[in-house]
Amino acid sequence: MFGRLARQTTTVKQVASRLSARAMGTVVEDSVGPKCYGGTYTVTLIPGDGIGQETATSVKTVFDAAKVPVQFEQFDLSGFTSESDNLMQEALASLRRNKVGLKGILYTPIRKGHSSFNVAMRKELDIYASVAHCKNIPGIDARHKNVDFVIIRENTEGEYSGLEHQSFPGVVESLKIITRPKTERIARYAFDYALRNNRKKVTIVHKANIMKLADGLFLNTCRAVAREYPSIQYNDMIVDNTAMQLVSKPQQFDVMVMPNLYGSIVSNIGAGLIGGPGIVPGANYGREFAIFEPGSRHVAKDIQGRNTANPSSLILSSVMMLRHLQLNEHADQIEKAVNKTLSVDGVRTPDLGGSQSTTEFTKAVIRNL
Ligand SMILES: NC(=O)C1=CN([C@@H]2O[C@H](COP(=O)(O)OP(=O)(O)OC[C@H]3O[C@@H](n4cnc5c(N)ncnc54)[C@H](O)[C@@H]3O)[C@@H](O)[C@H]2O)C=CC1
Ligand SMILES: O=C(O)CCC(=O)C(=O)O
Repeated sequence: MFGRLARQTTTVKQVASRLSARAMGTVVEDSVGPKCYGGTYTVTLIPGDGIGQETATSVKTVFDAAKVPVQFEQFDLSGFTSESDNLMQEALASLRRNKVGLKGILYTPIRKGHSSFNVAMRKELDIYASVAHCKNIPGIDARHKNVDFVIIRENTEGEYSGLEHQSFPGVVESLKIITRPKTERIARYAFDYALRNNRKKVTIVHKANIMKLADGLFLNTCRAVAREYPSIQYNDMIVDNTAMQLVSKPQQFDVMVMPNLYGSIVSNIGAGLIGGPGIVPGANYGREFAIFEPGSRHVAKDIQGRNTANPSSLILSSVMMLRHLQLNEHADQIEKAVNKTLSVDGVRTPDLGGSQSTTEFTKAVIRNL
């Protein structure tokens, strides 16, 4: 166990030094696109823990039926076992080769044990921008109508730095890292996203009244970037108020940009607003690599193996992946089939109040292709 922890400490240090080199602008990466051979893309698939195998099977079945020119390199790594180190390295090597991944969620032990594989993967590949789109799906019961906002979350630093120590028994220091270069690039990503997607407003979410230095830097840096985009309105909002505004008047939000932990919390609120984690797709982009995974990230161990998981969030994440690969016709075809299945046919898994199984839902999507 100690050997394993020591190895991990070294890895975390190595990753941290590479990250700070990148943040300082001393490492220049080439932007190289995904590889396509003979018309077929190879994509790394990490189904993840809990419902991961069931939802990944659903995606593979739909892709087969739609004759999507993608082949998967699958890695069944798990956060439940401490033996996943080697497989993790193989999966990372595959992601480096393929540039694109589709991923479920890996379990992370609470309070003790290894640090998060999910976070390590994003940091290792510098996949810095998490994008989750919270939009009502017609026909799905939701607390609010006309919800349509996009959460852009810094994915590689903030509260997820994993830098904690006990300075004295009963006293723990946990570091939140905010840097100007990483804030600038996430802010620019958010404003560029707004421009590219014909969105009107970006809300900067922060807690600069309390974390005056860290969130103060985040807020000031985002405001400076905002001034470079005169056609996009912007405002800023303290994260606590944001949570209240989201559950009372979510229609006021368009694009939102925020540090890591707030992004996780806001994505979960967003999922709750429109019908739950089973329907929110998500993507994580870096300069060179992209990983597509459900926007509200859950293992769902409680329903593992029951054939009741809602595969929509992973299927819709795979639709985002197909657009990234410029396989737009396949993306449109699958997205329409999922929407018709949910909205017109009313085929629903139990999380949405239905009684259909994962397999029945998948078959219905295939019928609608
Ligand atoms: N909460 C989060 O944002 C993240 C959690 N994790 C990992 O997940 C583990 C458990 O996380 P929790 O937050 O407790 O959530 P959870 O995995 O227990 O999920 C919350 C609830 O949502 C349901 N659910 C989630 N996806 C579903 C789907 N596709 N279809 C139907 N029902 C679905 C689950 O069945 C469960 O009842 C953690 O230990 C952590 O390792 C990892 C990344 C982020
Ligand atoms: O990997 C984990 O367990 C937590 C990571 C997380 O909160 C997230 O991915 O949103």
